[in-house]
Amino acid sequence: MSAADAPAIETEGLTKRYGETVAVSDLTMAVERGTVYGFLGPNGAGKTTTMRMLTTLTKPTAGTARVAGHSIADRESVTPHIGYLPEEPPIYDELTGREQLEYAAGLRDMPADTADERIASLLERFDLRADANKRIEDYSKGMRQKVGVIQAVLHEPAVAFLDEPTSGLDPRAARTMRDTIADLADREMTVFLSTHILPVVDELADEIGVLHGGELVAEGDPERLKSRAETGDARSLEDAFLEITREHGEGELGQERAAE
Ligand SMILES: Nc1ncnc2c1ncn2[C@@H]1O[C@H](COP(=O)(O)OP(=O)(O)OP(=O)(O)O)[C@@H](O)[C@H]1O
Repeated sequence: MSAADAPAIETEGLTKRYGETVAVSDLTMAVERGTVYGFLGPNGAGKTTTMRMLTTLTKPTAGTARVAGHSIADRESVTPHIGYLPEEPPIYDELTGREQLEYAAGLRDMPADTADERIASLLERFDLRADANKRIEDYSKGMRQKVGVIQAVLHEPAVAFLDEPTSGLDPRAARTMRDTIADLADREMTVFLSTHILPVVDELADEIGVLHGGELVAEGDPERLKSRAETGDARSLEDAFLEITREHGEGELGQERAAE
């Protein structure tokens, strides 16, 4: 299969251990191009660790993955095709918002006129134009988040990894963020979206994966996850999430008890 036809993300047996802790365990999954993948899981489930492996920031202990058709072992091949919004966006307080975005565009080797156009349009979209020439140290949390989001998608990456993209955003900005994610997917980009805000996932995700204790314990489209296997009744995504993670929590407890 050529890189152009490959899934946006494919992992096989991806595993990360920190000493005794297995943060991600034998993760095998595929994400189709041009889709929004909602990556859910309780605190400590291994979501950030997975995203850090897929964005080449940390090396797996075992297993392999390809992102946009390129092996994550080959950092230089992968990074031009991805954007990442981590929990703490990498931005410099001493720069203005515009300078930060110009710097990010420079790192991506974007031609200056394309970069200027994209920066202007995203600043406008996120209602940040009037503050673009202020230093980031004077920004609110939400304004910093907007800069982080813009720099993650500025170069129109094939795959955008977004960790809690609506964090700190007011309702209008959160709406803009959701519209932006939908736009990216409409334009054949892939969004790997991790958030605890389940209605956002319910609205946007084509496919959802639930991680628990480092393992992928459920996967499917939102309707599938919401319908009860036994009765076929619909429930909210929150109910489904709580049930899935409770079942697996109980399973682990059961195994521990069995080992006693
Ligand atoms: N650098 C590290 N060193 C040691 N343990 C780590 C490290 N990073 C993560 N872990 C452990 O790996 C597990 C998974 O953590 P991770 O941050 O990936 O979870 P998460 O799903 O992103 O959680 P949250 O929703 O709270 O952000 C946790 O048990 C965590 O303590």
